[in-house]
Amino acid sequence: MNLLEVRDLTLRFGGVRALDGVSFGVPEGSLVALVGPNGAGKSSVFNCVSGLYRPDGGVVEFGGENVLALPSHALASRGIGRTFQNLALFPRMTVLENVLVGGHTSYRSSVLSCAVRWPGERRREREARARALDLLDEHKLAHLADTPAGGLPFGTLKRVEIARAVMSGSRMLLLDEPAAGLTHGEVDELGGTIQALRDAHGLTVVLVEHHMGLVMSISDKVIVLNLGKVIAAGLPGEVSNDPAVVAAYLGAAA
Ligand SMILES: Nc1ncnc2c1ncn2[C@@H]1O[C@H](COP(=O)(O)OP(=O)(O)OP(=O)(O)O)[C@@H](O)[C@H]1O
Repeated sequence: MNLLEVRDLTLRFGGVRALDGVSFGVPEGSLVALVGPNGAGKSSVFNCVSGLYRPDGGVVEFGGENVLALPSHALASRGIGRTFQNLALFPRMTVLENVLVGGHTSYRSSVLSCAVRWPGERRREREARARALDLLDEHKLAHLADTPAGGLPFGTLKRVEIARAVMSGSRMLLLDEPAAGLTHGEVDELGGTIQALRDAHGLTVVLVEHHMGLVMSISDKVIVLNLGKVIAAGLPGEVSNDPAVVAAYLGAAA
């Protein structure tokens, strides 16, 4: 069964058709990559699914619910989490605090209960902290828990961002170019981390990625976009030999 269903998505910027009838499904528990040459429409899909852009037409269903009308914060509480290409962390906060921020979408506290710090509130804080520390451990970040995020290496910050998205209780993670800016060794490690996330937390993962080595080695399904349309979808081996895909990439390189 598909956790995410995108049907006939269209998005225009003036005369540019960023998305021109994009449809695809993401089965629950799968790892799906969205690829394509520059300007193909990958980020536009992510921005529509995560509520940052309002498409001109089409449907986005998550867990059977049409989520297009919901604001982004409501999408987060439904279980859609994402990371950003250029990171969206708080540099002055510690690594642990950055991950704890993710937890605030999964439970609600009233201003009064926070101010008074009732026992229930203190218990929730303790539980959130314990979970955040477990996640830091899982992502080999425990030794940095009390270090401010600002100034840490880019590859480390990417892991912090992923840990924060998991902390938010997401059922589906949208990873926007997670391999960009990483060294070879870090990309290999990232592949293992993404697969482990899916296996350990039962997450569904959708990634936009230019690093084909990573895409081909970890994806269950690859969706190829070009000029706002899906031109191929299938197993990694199938799409990489598809003549339309080869032509789109050769055209982009010309
Ligand atoms: N905010 C915007 N304003 C105007 N045009 C936009 C905007 N965002 C995207 N576009 C255009 O929409 C098209 C699709 O862009 P999009 O960023 O979704 O592609 P992409 O596949 O993510 O590209 P890249 O791999 O370079 O990040 C492009 O022609 C782009 O120039």
